[in-house]
Amino acid sequence: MVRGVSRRGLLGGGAAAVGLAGAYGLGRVDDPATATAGAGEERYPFRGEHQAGIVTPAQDRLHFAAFDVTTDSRDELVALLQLWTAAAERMTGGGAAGPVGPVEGAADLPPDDTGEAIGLPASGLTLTFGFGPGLFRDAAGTDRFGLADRQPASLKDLPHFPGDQLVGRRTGGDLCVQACAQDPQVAVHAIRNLARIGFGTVAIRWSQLGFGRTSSTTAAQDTPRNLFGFKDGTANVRAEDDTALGEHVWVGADDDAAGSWLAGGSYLVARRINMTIETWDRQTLAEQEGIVGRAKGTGAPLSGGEETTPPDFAMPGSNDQPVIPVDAHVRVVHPSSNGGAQMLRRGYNFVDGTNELGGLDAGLFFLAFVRDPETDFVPVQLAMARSDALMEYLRTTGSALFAVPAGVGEGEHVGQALFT
Ligand SMILES: C=CC1=C(C)c2cc3[nH]c(cc4nc(cc5[nH]c(cc1n2)c(C)c5CCC(=O)O)C(CCC(=O)O)=C4C)c(C)c3C=C
Ligand SMILES: [Fe+2]
Repeated sequence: MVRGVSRRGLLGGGAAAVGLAGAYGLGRVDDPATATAGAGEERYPFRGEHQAGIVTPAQDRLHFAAFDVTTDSRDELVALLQLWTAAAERMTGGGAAGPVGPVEGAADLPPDDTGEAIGLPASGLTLTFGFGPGLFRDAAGTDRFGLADRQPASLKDLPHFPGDQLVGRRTGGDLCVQACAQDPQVAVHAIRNLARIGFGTVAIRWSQLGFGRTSSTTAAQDTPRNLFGFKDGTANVRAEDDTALGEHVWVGADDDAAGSWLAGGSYLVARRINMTIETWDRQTLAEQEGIVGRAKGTGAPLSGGEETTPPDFAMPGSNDQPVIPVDAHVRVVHPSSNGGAQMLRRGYNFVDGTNELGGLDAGLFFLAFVRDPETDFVPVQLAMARSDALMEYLRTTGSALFAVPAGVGEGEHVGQALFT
């Protein structure tokens, strides 16, 4: 099933996959074995208890966009969310952005789809929407949309962390859309068309392309590698772990009185982290492994075993030092070092050409979903800043926080609970 002239009307062909949505009890198909009907044919239902793109098996490509809302009209904002919902449902189903299509409309009108995805299948596209702090109060403190009394306490700009070298044009945003797909053209097409639909109501503030997912979100997925060459995502919160998801990813109904509309949703932390690849590449294998705390080849902890063996932080090494160094990344960020904090990481590698010194402008676009950034992200980031050997090779150049509302029910639009 592909987008374009002949594909509409064929969308029912994926019903078998969609019909298995009950597998996780969440009205979605998150199991690649059931969702995949052929190369590029995998589709994830747009509607469900939670938004797709969180516990969905991490796709290989990303286009993430943060938007500024340029209108002061609440009605226009809601109308945009309605249009985005319809377009997102169509595109994630393998269809065009608009009801007419890229080439089916009148020749004297602009098409309601830009056309670069004609012939391409759904490619596992998910579109995940979030609301930034600026939607509730803008930089001047103005309540543009009558939402200020519904702002959750934790939805505020992240603190400035040591090591942050934030670039304004890569930071913040009133709205975000995370587009993930197996085909970069499909992800880019989705963001481009949502931006086109929003012309006059929103403007893209910044966006980020990513490749080579740096996390696994289900047990069935292999662990991919980051640009330092290490397996990344081994000890992630996974789709199968309902207990961890309930404790550390999904916002509870009683978490925040003002933010009760966010129940069943999550917070999305986005950090664009530049990695000084060239310096890293000059470190010995032993130094690199000591900095991470895991073996580069297998991903096993330096205390031994296999990739999924829990690290033994007490195991002695040489020179009265533990075998996993005290400043190793996996020790510093481990839940046992941070009061039990956990997060669902869903980041991507990026290379945005070269910097002014001729080095790669490259790194990890870190994305993490948490129930509360104050307890599950900020303490871990502060611990890294304090004592993580990895920090010497990192420079954070972009940062944002969004509230990601729960899934969209039948007949609803994205984030409807916030506006009712
Ligand atoms: C504040 C949270 C984190 C940031 C920022 C972060 C950046 C970052 N991480 C790597 C490489 C690896 N991270 C690994 C594990 C890991 N990282 C975090 C948190 C942050 N990382 C957590 C919570 C964990 C899991 C710890 C555990 O429970 O054991 C690993 C090991 C493999 C794995 O478990 O995923 C690697 C490798 C880079 C390169 C990076 C910034 C660019
Ligand atoms: Fe990490």
